Amino acid sequence: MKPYALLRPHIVENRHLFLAGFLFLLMVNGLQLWIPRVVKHVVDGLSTGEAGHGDLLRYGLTVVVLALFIAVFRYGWRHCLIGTSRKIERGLRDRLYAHLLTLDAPFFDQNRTGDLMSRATSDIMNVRMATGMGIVAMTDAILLGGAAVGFMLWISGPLTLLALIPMPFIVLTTRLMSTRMHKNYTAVQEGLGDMTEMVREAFSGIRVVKVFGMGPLMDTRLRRLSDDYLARRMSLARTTGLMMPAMVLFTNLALAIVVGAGGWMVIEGRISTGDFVAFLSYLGLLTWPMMALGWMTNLIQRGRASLERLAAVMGEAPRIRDAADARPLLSSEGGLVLKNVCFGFRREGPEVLSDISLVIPPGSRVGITGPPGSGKTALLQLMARLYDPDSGQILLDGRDVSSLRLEDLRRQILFLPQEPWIFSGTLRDNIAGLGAVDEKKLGAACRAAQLEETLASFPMGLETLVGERGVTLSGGQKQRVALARTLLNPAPLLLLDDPVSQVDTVTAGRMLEALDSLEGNTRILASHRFSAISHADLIVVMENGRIRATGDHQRLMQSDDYYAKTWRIQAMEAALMEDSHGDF
Ligand SMILES: Nc1ncnc2c1ncn2[C@@H]1O[C@H](COP(=O)(O)OP(=O)(O)OP(=O)(O)O)[C@@H](O)[C@H]1O
Repeated sequence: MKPYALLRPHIVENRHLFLAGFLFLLMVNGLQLWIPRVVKHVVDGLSTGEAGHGDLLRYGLTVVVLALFIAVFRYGWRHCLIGTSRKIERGLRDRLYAHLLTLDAPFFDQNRTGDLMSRATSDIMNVRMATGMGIVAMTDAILLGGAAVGFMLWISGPLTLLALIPMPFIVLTTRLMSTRMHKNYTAVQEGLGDMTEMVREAFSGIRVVKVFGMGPLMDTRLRRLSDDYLARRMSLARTTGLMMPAMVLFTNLALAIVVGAGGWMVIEGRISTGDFVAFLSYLGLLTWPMMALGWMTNLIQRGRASLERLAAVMGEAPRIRDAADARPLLSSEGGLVLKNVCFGFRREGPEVLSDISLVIPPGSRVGITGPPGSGKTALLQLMARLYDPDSGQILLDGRDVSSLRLEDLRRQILFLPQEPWIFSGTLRDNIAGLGAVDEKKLGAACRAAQLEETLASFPMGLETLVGERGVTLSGGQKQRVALARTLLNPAPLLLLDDPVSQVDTVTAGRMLEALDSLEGNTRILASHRFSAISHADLIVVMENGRIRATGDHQRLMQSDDYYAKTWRIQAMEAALMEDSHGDF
């Protein structure tokens, strides 16, 4: 996407406000330039003795009226132009967020959340600054600055040339200082981010910190980050502290030149006293446009670079998307076939799944097991079409999943990830979503997910607020909340990634029974716990991204060493656990 194309709809949408703001700004500039002309007449009138009391009152009233209009129009341009830039900011943020939500798992694998956050915050802020204050600074630099110089030239060419000598220094200093200020400010923001992240990490892992006595280490780390943050803040303060004195120095230098040379010209009779005073007023008006000239180039450059970065993200298209001739899928029986599927997370990276072929009849119960890293999750993610295979085919009810409408496919397949995702809100919202829900069904789902006791132990029951990522819940409670969510909205094809890894064997048994009670769907469950998969119609044993063996429990006990050995170890562990429970 072209960077300016990204901005165009927002400019077009807010064009009236933008134009009104621009007109107000022009009027403020015009009126500001008028005041020195009034002052000139007063001073000339007074020096020649032509001005009477009535004239003074008239001139005074003119200045008051001009000042009033300037105040009103200044409010007008701020409201319209800065308001437009804020609207552009909001529009861009909404579009970016909506676009990011359309992107797929491969995109998020390759882009760090921190980078995306900085697109959504500092890049959008830079665009806002460029389209708001950048436009104001540009208009003032060109029009107000140009007109002020024009009036000065009208009074005296040579005096103007002399007065302009320090001006390039103002432009240059503002340019250098604003670049440095921006760098300092970014460093301050990063320092604050590092510090916040460190504190967040320490608090969210407070149990580990306490158990391993890591308090002093965390303290030292925070102290180091805090010192670093202070140093960055001081550096910013030094730069901003230098800016104003430098400006005052250069403007006073220009004033000294004009007082000397201009005063001499008045004595020589080359300009009138009124012209001299008006010239000084124009010189005063010129300081801001000169600063704006230096600032504007920075704002515009930064805004353009940020706009390019935003356009790059907005130009990203999801790789997992509907084919041009995608077909609808109104319902599914949940039968799945995988034909020679190969897959790697990265194109140049290692192959994670190799030559996987499987036939999963509709309504069957399938268990997937294998050592850690053998590819169980990757396989489920391909079945859910979170990724596409590099080669081979995945068919749902005989139709290639890549030929089906993604939105329809998502309704037919439910993937329950290993780490249940819990958002901050109530338990009800987490289980039932934010829409209306049938209370009976909700209660039944919570009962089946073995959540009843847990809910009864919370004074607010389903209305209990859970913290960010469900920090106030135990691992097992989170898994049961996720299961209740699944039971409330079952789909014809259920893909469950180790849904009972964090609960005891008895609770796991009940949770699996609840899943078994769901009729008419195909259930594929990956787990290290053999008791969770041993009753499956088909068990798939994975190893290094390949299918090592398939069959039911009886067959695998006879035919596969890994399966038989692991089963015996787990059965022994379970027996030992039962014995030790008996002792207590
Ligand atoms: N997003 C990713 N990007 C790159 N590599 C990945 C990604 N996710 C997993 N992998 C790699 O893919 C391989 C298979 O991982 P996968 O999560 O499928 O294993 P698993 O059998 O489910 O393991 P576990 O039992 O520990 O959950 C591993 O080598 C892992 O490091």
